[in-house]
Amino acid sequence: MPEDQFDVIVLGAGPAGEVASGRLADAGLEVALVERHLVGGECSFYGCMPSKALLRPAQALAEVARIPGAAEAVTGTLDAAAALARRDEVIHDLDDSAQLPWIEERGITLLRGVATLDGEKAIVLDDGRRLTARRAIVLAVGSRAALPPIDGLAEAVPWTNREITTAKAVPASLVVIGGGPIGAEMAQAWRTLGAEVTLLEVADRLLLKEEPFASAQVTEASEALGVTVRTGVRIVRVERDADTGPVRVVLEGEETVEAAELLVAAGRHVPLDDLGLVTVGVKPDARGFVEVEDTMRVPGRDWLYAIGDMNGRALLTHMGKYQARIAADDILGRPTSVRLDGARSPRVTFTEPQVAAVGWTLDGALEAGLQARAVDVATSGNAGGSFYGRNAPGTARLVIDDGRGLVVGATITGADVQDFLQAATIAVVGEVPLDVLWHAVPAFPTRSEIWLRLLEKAGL
Ligand SMILES: Cc1cc2nc3c(=O)[nH]c(=O)nc-3n(C[C@H](O)[C@H](O)[C@H](O)COP(=O)(O)OP(=O)(O)OC[C@H]3O[C@@H](n4cnc5c(N)ncnc54)[C@H](O)[C@@H]3O)c2cc1C
Ligand SMILES: NC(=O)c1ccc[n+]([C@@H]2O[C@H](COP(=O)([O-])OP(=O)(O)OC[C@H]3O[C@@H](n4cnc5c(N)ncnc54)[C@H](O)[C@@H]3O)[C@@H](O)[C@H]2O)c1
Repeated sequence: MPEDQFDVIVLGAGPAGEVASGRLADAGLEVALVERHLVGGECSFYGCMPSKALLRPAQALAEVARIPGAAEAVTGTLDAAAALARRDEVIHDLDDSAQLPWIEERGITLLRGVATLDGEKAIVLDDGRRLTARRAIVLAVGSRAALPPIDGLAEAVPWTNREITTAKAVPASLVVIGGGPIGAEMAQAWRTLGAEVTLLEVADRLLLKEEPFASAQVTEASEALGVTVRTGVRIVRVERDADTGPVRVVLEGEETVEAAELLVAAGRHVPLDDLGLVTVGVKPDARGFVEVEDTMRVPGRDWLYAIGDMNGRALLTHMGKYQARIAADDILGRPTSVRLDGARSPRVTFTEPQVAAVGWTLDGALEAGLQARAVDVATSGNAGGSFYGRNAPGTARLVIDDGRGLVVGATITGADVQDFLQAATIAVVGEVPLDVLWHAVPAFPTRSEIWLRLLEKAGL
């Protein structure tokens, strides 16, 4: 079979692969993009987008219920069938054709198939075609749900993020393993759609990477919705008679939790076994990810990049897209490198209350040796809060590095707080001195006046 040659070959058309291809093609390079399943990746079809579509109806209803005058107009309950139909619209019924014009307009060659590395600057597709790259190969193959080593778990055919985000009907009951962002979001979403939900987390709190007050508020709100939250539990085995029968999760002490379906949301795994890394002498790191430098290059391979979930730095769509821009710029000879990354990346968990955070938590900053302190105010404790998120639980925290007079972290919990995050991200990434930040006056009566309260509390 003849070999095709391109300037750059990108493996995986999730958010990271798409952005890298687009930026390189916009700069005039000849780009091939290879995808084995759906263009748009996990985020568009089985991740961010459907999960937010499933969460939004109950949160919109809750907001209306907080507003006298509007609350009285709501006489019914959430319509699960309509919510699922809207979710289907958001994921285009698992059809990726809406994503294709964007690729075609840029002159990117889209190849459908499974790609494997085949030595330096080369790949093969599962139909036997071989492609070579003049400049670089960008790996962006994403991640899948990891199955923890629990007896009987695989045999019980659990749901992963793929089934939970695309389910066509509400199961009567659901047990969720894992209280990270996926478990916390999906437990609330499916509880509000009508399922009985039990959430099992091995650690002593949900959302372990966030401030402890955020974990406490999300736990309390989940319980108020009717989710049974169990933390500090050890699962010893899972039993199921047939693929479709009820599932029994057996905990230490032989206590059993039974449900119609089981969701595993216990972290991610990168499918590296069949990627041909061995043909270019690259080994996964101890956590099973592909290690990269701050330019996204694989160490020692100046033609090979790994971006998005697969490098394990920050498993978030916007961070994968950021890494894609960094990798593309490096290939284009405009080198730059990551500034804020890993656990300090901007992030929003879309639970009730939402948890929007960037930079260090207080404990993280202290562990890193910073001279840090925290100031907290109630998120709805200002005039703007009389109109939005009224009486909803929420806390806004700044973590301040007194050594440098800078904000090094922020966590804002509350109803609809997601768009507060960008101001905090600019303050943290831009290292805006506190006495300059004090001059960024929030308009009245917006909820952004939390910034005023926080800075006053910090002593400005
Ligand atoms: C339920 C859920 C909710 C989420 N919510 C959010 C959120 O609200 N915000 C957020 O920022 N992040 C969220 N995430 C995380 C987000 O989905 C991921 O960080 C993001 O999808 C990673 O993008 P990626 O391009 O690295 O990989 P993916 O999106 O996984 O895309 C990789 C692509 O590569 C393809 N591929 C794999 N192997 C090959 C091969 N050998 N050859 C060809 N193609 C291949 C795959 O088919 C896939 O399309 C969520 C994740 C889940 C599961
Ligand atoms: N809103 C968002 O931005 C969003 C939403 C969903 C997912 N994501 C991304 O997707 C990634 C994966 O999410 P996730 O929630 O699967 O992973 P995670 O690693 O963040 O959380 C997994 C949780 O499962 C627990 N766990 C592991 N094994 C267990 C066991 N045997 N029994 C009970 N609990 C167990 C862990 O202690 C942990 O709390 C995250 O890193 C996140 O970045 C982001």
